[in-house]
Amino acid sequence: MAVYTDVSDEELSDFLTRYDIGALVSCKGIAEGVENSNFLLGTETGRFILTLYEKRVNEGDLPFFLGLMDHLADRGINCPQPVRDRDGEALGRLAGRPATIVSFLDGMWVKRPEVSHCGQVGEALARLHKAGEGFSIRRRNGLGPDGWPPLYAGSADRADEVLTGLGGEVETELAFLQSNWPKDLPEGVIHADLFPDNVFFLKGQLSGLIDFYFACNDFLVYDLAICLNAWCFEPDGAFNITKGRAMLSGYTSGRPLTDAEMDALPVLCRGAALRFLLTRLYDWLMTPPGALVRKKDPLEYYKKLRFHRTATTASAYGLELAGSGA
Ligand SMILES: Nc1ncnc2c1ncn2[C@@H]1O[C@H](COP(=O)(O)OP(=O)(O)O)[C@@H](O)[C@H]1O
Ligand SMILES: N[C@@H](CCOP(=O)(O)O)C(=O)O
Repeated sequence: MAVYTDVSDEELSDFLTRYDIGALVSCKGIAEGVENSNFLLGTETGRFILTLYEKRVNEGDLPFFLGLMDHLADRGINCPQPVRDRDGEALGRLAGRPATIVSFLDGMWVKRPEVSHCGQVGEALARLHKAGEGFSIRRRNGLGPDGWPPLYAGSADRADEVLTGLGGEVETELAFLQSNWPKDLPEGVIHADLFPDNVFFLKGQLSGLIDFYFACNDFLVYDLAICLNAWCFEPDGAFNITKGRAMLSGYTSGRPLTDAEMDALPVLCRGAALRFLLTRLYDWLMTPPGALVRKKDPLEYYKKLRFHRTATTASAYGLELAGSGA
């Protein structure tokens, strides 16, 4: 579960006196999530999410994340909005950690995404990319290709404990991606972790996006590659091309891809699979026993990576390429 930091009733009530959101009625730790401590707050005026940022979030990045949520909400994206205290500050301190209160979004995430969900996520991703235009703060992607070798170094010695030969496979893939990573694709603000647990639906309709704490500036189509990985594989590991087609057509209905973006899609999907394989591998090997984090299976992304290695063009993901008749 993701409540790493305990907050006493006194500390919390005291913290809330800085805001105009009414007195505290209830506070419940939220089990889901991995990175931060989250609490559902009930106050006299409604429901809110209190987040205490834990060690893996760099405090210097918080103005980017909080400013981005404001920027996107102002442009019609239904995402959490930071609540400001009476001094106009969105960022406070509670129980020794940086802390914010954000608006609560109604909706539920879907555990078994269907084709319609994938299509709607594609559309929402294109809307998000357009809404991110003009956001003035920049944040580089620390989990992009430059970040993968040092990340892998932290678990390289023990990778074969997870699967015999995994270390060699990762090294081969790192070398391939370093040589083949595209250059000069359209860039902008990407979510970078738009997995099913970060997308809410109400009565089958996409209702909101959360968890912007990996957002950064990168190739826009890399975000689409992350979503193809996260949404379009079946539990048995097979890529579902109908879901891929729905996601790609949802995305391109809002933001058409350039030829260079289409060409780059298979390599970007490989990179996205490796990125989640590496963070999961690190957590799998390094999280101490008894820690309150639910570790995610790195091999799920190894299997996805193997699929991407067989994809030679974007048609493998369901994209209709001019002249291919696909
Ligand atoms: N603004 C919000 N509205 C409603 N629920 C939220 C909101 N933010 C977070 N949650 C709940 O908290 C859980 C964890 O949030 P998340 O931001 O994914 O945490 P982490 O960054 O630690 O992974 C979500 O799965 C969701 O249930
Ligand atoms: N989506 C990542 C883990 C990050 O978890 P989140 O709860 O912050 O979305 C993965 O699946 O490896």
